[in-house]
Amino acid sequence: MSADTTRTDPTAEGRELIRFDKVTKRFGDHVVLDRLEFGVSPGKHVTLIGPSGSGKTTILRLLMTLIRPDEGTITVDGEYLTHEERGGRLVPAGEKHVRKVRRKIGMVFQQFNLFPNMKVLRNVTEAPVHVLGLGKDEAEQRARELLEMVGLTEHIDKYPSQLSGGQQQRVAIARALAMRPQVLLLDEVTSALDPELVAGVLDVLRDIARTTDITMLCVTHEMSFARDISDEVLMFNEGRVIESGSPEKIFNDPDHERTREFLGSIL
Ligand SMILES: Nc1ncnc2c1ncn2[C@@H]1O[C@H](COP(=O)(O)OP(=O)(O)OP(=O)(O)O)[C@@H](O)[C@H]1O
Repeated sequence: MSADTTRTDPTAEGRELIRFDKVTKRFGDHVVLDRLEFGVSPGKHVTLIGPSGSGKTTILRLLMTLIRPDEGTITVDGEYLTHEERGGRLVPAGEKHVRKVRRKIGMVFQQFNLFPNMKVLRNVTEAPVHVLGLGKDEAEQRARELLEMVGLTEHIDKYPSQLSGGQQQRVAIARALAMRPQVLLLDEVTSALDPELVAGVLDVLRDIARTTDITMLCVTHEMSFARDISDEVLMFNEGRVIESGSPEKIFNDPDHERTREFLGSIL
């Protein structure tokens, strides 16, 4: 891992909440992200679109520190995720630093990943109590509010196996928000659902986008959802952003031939 310490300081005032600075990620000889540059401003909802294999999920996995970049830096809320400063130099981040910065990020995955042996309420309170150190009463009150927001008040005493896939995914959304992240990452959150359950989950996310100030970074193939919630859409191709703009611009009048081809193949 290397970092170019001569460039503009991404930890300065007026910063973006997320910044990828010349990030390269390879798997063997395959360059999946190629000196990728992009940023997300606080409170904005940004959607990543692009062909299968273009590197969208890799970006979210880098932010969750499930993988590390080969080159470049990632900054979250003005703090390096990939590096830390020691003795005036940037060095690869240690586990403790990574855990601290990663706490600003919540993620909802395709598979809901709930704790099967815990009831719904406990699924949502577990991490706030054990990771954030919140009192049980406070965590439960917050969990009840979130479960009401995602429409699951009457299911809080059930186990995940007693819920539909759509309901389980709504628990996963409440669980991610319970950690009070500054950024919510959404990775194709409806792709494992039966078609009739998709709309309910997307409606919950539309509500969250409309009524909270959380920053969202979203990978989806649901283009009408992307149109509804996005402030900005980034079109990926071969590990780079080839075009970005408002949903109106990208979906109605893209500049890039590759974007037109991609949208033509899925719309
Ligand atoms: N752990 C890994 N080892 C090797 N190759 C990987 C690994 N993870 C991802 N890749 C490769 O990296 C490329 C980008 O994958 P990624 O999942 O980021 O694409 P994507 O744009 O999210 O695609 P999709 O829309 O199909 O989910 C793919 O070619 C994939 O095969």
